[in-house]
Amino acid sequence: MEALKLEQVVKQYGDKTAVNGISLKVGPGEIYGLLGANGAGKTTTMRMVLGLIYPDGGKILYNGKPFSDELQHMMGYLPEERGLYPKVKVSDQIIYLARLRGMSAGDAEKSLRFWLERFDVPEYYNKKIEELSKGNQQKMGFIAAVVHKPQILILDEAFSGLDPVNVELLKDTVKELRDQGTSILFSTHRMEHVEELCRNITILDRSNTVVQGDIREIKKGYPREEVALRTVGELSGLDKIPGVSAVQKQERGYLLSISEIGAAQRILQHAMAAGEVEHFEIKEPTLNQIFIRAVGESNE
Ligand SMILES: Nc1ncnc2c1ncn2[C@@H]1O[C@H](COP(=O)(O)OP(=O)(O)OP(=O)(O)O)[C@@H](O)[C@H]1O
Repeated sequence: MEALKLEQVVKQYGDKTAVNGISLKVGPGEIYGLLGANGAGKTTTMRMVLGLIYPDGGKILYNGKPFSDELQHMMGYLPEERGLYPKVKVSDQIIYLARLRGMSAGDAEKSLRFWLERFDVPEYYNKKIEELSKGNQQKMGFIAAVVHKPQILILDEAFSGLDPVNVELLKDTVKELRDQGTSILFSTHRMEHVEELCRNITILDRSNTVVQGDIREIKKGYPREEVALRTVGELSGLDKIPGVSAVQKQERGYLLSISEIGAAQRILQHAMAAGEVEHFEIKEPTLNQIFIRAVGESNE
């Protein structure tokens, strides 16, 4: 059974429909990508899942059951805007939050110390949030979201403000939580993170679902429009090949835009006739390209 299931969920603010009938399922141990342009309805959807606001239509089920207050104990949330109080000590507020979600004081302290060690910052226990850098505040926000071992974790732009080393650390942590069975609803504008972490995604645009499903399947539904090519030595005449609409010279090799798939064969033949081919690849569309195309198309 799905850990989390949304069926035709709607949210209205007066005349404005913020979320227009979203349906999705997140399995146990799955990271699900919720994507969309600014104002598309992601945060509103997350807040409904958390029970912070109520849907005006549709259903949200948690392990097959409707929302109840006890469910808050099994959910964790890292909001996009920092949610911790700047003037309060890390330990005071994270232990307080963990206790609100049903942990004993002893377990909460143990769990917090575990996470501070895991992130290599045990000394933050006694620091106020405002004393930490933006990236380290984000890490404390992450700990606040996971300290009580939630089964459903909601991460809104979890990696914002982090340097590349810390992005890797948090990514690894998210994967570990997934492997331990946590269901994760993950929102970001960074498509490369989605490609790495998520199997299934929903792309929202202006409150509507415009793309949904398994990323690999979604990619199959889009035409392949680029060829990467590298040869020993320079090549000429690539732009004259029928079906080639643009040629970009890159640091190493060429990136060609094609208007039909048959052009790929002609490119390969042309390159082989001219010399040794080191690399030839008909490229899949990236999620970034799919996002821009889907959101762009629905705006036309
Ligand atoms: N409390 C509210 N009252 C009125 N309108 C709201 C409220 N909260 C959100 N909205 C509107 O609902 C729509 C969806 O907003 P939401 O914050 O869910 O978008 P988002 O996808 O999270 O955007 P972003 O990527 O910019 O964070 C927007 O048009 C927003 O202005």
